[in-house]
Amino acid sequence: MPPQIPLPPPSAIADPELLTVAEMGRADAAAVAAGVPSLALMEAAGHAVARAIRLRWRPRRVVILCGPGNNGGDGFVIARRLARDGWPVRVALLGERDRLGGDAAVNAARWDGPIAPLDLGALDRADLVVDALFGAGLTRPVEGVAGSVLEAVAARGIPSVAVDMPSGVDGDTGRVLGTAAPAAVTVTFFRAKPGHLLDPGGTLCGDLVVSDIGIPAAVLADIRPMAFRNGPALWTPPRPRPSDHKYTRGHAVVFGGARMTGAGRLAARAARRMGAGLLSVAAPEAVLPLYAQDAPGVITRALERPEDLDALLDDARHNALLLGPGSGRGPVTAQRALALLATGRPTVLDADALTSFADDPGMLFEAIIGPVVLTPHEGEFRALFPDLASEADRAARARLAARRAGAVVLLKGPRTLIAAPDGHLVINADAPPSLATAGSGDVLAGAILGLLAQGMPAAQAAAAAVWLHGAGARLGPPGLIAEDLPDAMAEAMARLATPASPGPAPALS
Ligand SMILES: NC(=O)C1=CN([C@@H]2O[C@H](COP(=O)(O)OP(=O)(O)OC[C@H]3O[C@@H](n4cnc5c(N)ncnc54)[C@H](O)[C@@H]3O)[C@@H](O)[C@H]2O)[C@@H](O)CC1
Ligand SMILES: [K+]
Repeated sequence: MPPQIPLPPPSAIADPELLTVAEMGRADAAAVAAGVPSLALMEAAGHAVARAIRLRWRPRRVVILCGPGNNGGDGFVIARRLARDGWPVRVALLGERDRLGGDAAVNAARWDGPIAPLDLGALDRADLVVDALFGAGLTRPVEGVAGSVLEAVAARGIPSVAVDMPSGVDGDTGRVLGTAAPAAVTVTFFRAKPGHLLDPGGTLCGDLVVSDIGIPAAVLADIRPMAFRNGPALWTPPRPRPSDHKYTRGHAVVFGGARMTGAGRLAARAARRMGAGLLSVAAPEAVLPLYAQDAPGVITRALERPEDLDALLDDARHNALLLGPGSGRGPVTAQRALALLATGRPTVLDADALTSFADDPGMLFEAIIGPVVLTPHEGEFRALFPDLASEADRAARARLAARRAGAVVLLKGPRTLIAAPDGHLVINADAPPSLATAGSGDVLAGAILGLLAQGMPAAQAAAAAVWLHGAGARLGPPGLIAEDLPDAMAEAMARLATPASPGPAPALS
């Protein structure tokens, strides 16, 4: 594998906290209360955007679209700073200049160029647009002239730099209210917001830059954010200690099916590569040789009669359990899942182990008493939580599901969400599309299993496995297939093995 690829990617080492729009307002207010003038915050915000622009482009004709609030106020700072650096700058304002208030009015007064009314003509001869129409104050759909101008920016393909958020994107949900123009770069302040990562907002943001504007990190202690961007700051991968032996590193069990044995084999390999000390595959006797093929370190256990299952589960050394990949859908799998859950031991339920409860999801949720990770993709999610499927806010959907199930819900997709029953949410935004390959979900389930066996709390194990899955995919060979992933994920994990994590992990249970 090419050693020159650095890990983690820059996005993942950024501050992990994600602030809702309301929390960001509290952070601003706390900074001001601590003595940072709000005008200084706005100046720093405008400076950060101007700097991001200068880093990417040589001077060119730029039009700053200013809105009626403080997002527009940032726009006036950007205009002043770029003009001072010799850029040809024009400003177009939505609404009346004399209706601007507070810091925005101060910065409009400091802008000594003309201010045109916002209309389509403002885009003529523009090589670059700064979208400073609406940020945190977006309260309703963008329509009218603002909507037409943003649509024209998109249609004409004029590169856009979004201030705080592409105007029209809801900072909490990533949903578009009315219309929004895709940005080449979005510069936000202090901490990213969920809407920067959740689609469609995440895609509309383009490159995301998070700038320090002088808000002290200490304000977070009172705010206690509940959402995080996935990355190694949230969890520490288990590392073998000198005193370890295989029994102290956990004994994971994959419950495999009679058909589709490849799914269980991939999961087993991933669990072992993540460091589980022992791994047993329990499956019908006839297919055990398939599970042992090319895996002499795997322990096989015949699972034919109910007593076989009892014997396995009675042995408390089997400390983490996985059911679902290749297990087949139906009452046998459902009954087996209930037996696993009754142990209260860390358990991953994936694929068929989820859809086997489609007729009675409540039976599954009632049985959950220990740390459990459910790993549905959207279709499996619909089967378990049909009433939540209509909830358009994907993060809210995952959180409601986790609360109802009393389990960590890992909602798979291009941006995978990990929601804990206590409301914590982790958004994974770094996974490459090469993961869209058969068996990749089986590897993920096995990786979570392997981390649980080593004692990681459920939400952390889920988040770490998802992140390593993406990091492994980036390290893997061209034409990535699921078989490549367990080894590549172990490589990614090894590259994280620095002496200490960046600090205490936020309270992820
Ligand atoms: N101290 C702070 O609060 C800081 C705020 N900053 C900037 O301030 C922004 C937030 O400022 P505001 O709270 O003033 O909010 P915005 O500037 O985002 O928007 C508020 C204004 O837009 C109007 N509006 C909202 N949605 C509309 C729609 N769809 N169509 C037409 N008008 C609409 C509102 O009536 C209000 O007049 C942040 O996004 C950031 O850019 C930065 O200057 C950094 C410091
Ligand atoms: K904006």
